[in-house]
Order: sequence, then structure tokens, then C-alpha cells
Amino acid sequence: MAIGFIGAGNMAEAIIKGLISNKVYNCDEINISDISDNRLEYMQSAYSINTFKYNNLLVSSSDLAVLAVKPQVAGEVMEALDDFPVDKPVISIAAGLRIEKITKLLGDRPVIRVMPNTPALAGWGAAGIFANKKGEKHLPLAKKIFSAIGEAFVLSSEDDMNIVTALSGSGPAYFFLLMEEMINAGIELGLDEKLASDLTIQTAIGAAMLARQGNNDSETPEDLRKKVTSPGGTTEAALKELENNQLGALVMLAVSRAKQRSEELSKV
Ligand SMILES: NC(=O)C1=CN([C@@H]2O[C@H](COP(=O)(O)OP(=O)(O)OC[C@H]3O[C@@H](n4cnc5c(N)ncnc54)[C@H](OP(=O)(O)O)[C@@H]3O)[C@@H](O)[C@H]2O)C=CC1
Ligand SMILES: O=C(O)[C@@H]1CCC=N1
Repeated sequence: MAIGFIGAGNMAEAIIKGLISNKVYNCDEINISDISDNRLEYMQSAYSINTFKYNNLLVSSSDLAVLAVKPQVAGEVMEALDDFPVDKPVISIAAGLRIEKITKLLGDRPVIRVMPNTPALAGWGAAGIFANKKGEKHLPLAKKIFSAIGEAFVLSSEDDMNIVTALSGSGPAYFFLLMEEMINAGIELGLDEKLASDLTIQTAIGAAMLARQGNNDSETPEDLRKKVTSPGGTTEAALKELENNQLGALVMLAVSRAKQRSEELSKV
């Protein structure tokens, strides 16, 4: 079984790295195509995988195609895929690209939509997965692929994909922004950049690990927050400022806007 990636960008690389290090596929079973020769040369030298200049040649040499180009070019990429047998499954990771559009352009076939995220690069990804009826029998393989780079969650409705995109697909950027702002605050208040950065990142890792442990022990992030917050103490003073400035409403607004953008991309 050869797997073929159309688009050799960040997400394709993250997935391929996980597949190779977890021995889900051998290097010689992984194919990749891209419009950039430089990118293909890099992928070939870094991972010893098979590279293809043309997407058509890639799919004809693959048993499963992974659509890993930007949603804005996915339509033209699919339109140019000739003679792609309809029994071959497609996995699409493109934000907002609906299964209906994929089957319209590539024929009524097994399709699995996946929304991964960039922590997959470190093996800590979170992915939402949804298959059409024909794709359901390929769900175990899709789960295996995305479990190699983190955790994979099967969704019961394709519509939930827009929420997953807004929450975990884009989510890493929200945490990175918070980290950037905390580092800036540390620097502005007098720490040197390296120390502010080290403390912030270690705190983010610690909080995430604790939240993960809590998730198994029925301890919610709210419970954990309360344990940090001594009455009349420093955390309480900080959290009051965040509450007074409507952090909750702001997060709701940001996630809703991302969901709306995912819906808009569905119409492109
Ligand atoms: N980045 C993220 O956090 C996430 C991204 N996604 C989705 O994953 C998909 C890929 O994203 P990402 O990896 O970040 O994007 P990238 O831009 O890094 O990767 C896409 C790659 O496809 C190449 N490409 C463009 N046109 C073609 C073509 N006609 N044929 C073959 N290759 C082509 C691009 O080349 P060039 O750069 O030269 O145009 C680029 O190398 C997107 O649809 C995105 O919505 C999903 C979850 C998270
Ligand atoms: O920003 C984007 O559109 C993509 C999808 C989720 C994360 N990155």
C-alpha cells in the first residue's frame, strides 16, 4: 500500500515524519508531489521518499491520496487529476473543503476529511476525522495514520469539522499568541528575553501536562485554575484583570470567527 501526498508543505511533512518514525509506512511506500522542485528535493533528501513532479503520476502510483494543498488551490488540483480510479480513497486535510466538492470533482469514492494541527510536528497533534459512507471502511487506517502524530478523534458529523478547525486546527496559534504576550510582559517588567521565554514555555508545558493528567482523573482546567489561585493572592489579582477585560467573550469571538471562516472556505 503506497500513500501519496499532493502538496509537500508543513502539514504533509509533519504527517510523513510521524508515519516514518512510527513505522506505519516505509519510506519507499511514501510518495509526494509539489509544484516546487526545491521542496521536493528537500523531502527526498530528508526522508528518502519518492517524489513526483506531476500530481497525476503521483496518484497513479499510490493506493491512497492525501490532499495537502491550500483550500484555495484544492479545486484546480482535483480538476487536473485524470483517470484516478474511484475505488481509491482520498484523505483531505484542506480546511473547509467539503466531501461533496471532493466527490463532485473526483467521483463518488471513499473520502476521509481530517483536520490535524501543527503540534503533529512534535508528535503531539490533535486531529478530527470524518468519513463519508464509502470511506468508513478506511477509518481504521486513517486513525492509525493520525495517531502516529498525536491523537485522532472520529467525528459524528461533517459540520463539526468547522468547529474542530476553529478549536484545534487553529488553536495552537492562540496558545502561541498568549505565550508571545507573556514573554513580552516578562521582558517589559524587567526579565531578560531568554529567561522570560524559558519560564513561559516551561509553564505552558507544565500547565498542559497537568491539564492532561487532570483529564484522566476528572479534574477540569477550572479545578486546576482554582488550585493556583490563592484567595487574595497574585493569581487572583491577574485573573480579575482578564475577567474585567472579557477574556471569555474575546475567546468566543475569535473561535466563532475562525469557524465562520472555515464555513466561508467551504464555499470557495
Ligand atoms: N498549517 C496548519 O496549521 C494546518 C493546515 N491545514 C490544512 O493543510 C493544508 C496544507 O497546509 P500547509 O501544509 O500549512 O500549507 P503549505 O502551503 O505549507 O503546503 C502546501 C504545499 O502545496 C504546494 N502546492 C501549491 N499548489 C500545488 C499544486 N498545484 N500541486 C502540488 N502542490 C502544490 C505548495 O507550494 P507553494 O508554497 O509553492 O505554493 C506547498 O508546498 C491546507 O489545506 C490547510 O488548510 C490543516 C490543519 C492545520
Ligand atoms: O489557518 C488555516 O486556515 C489553517 C487551518 C487550520 C490551521 N491552519
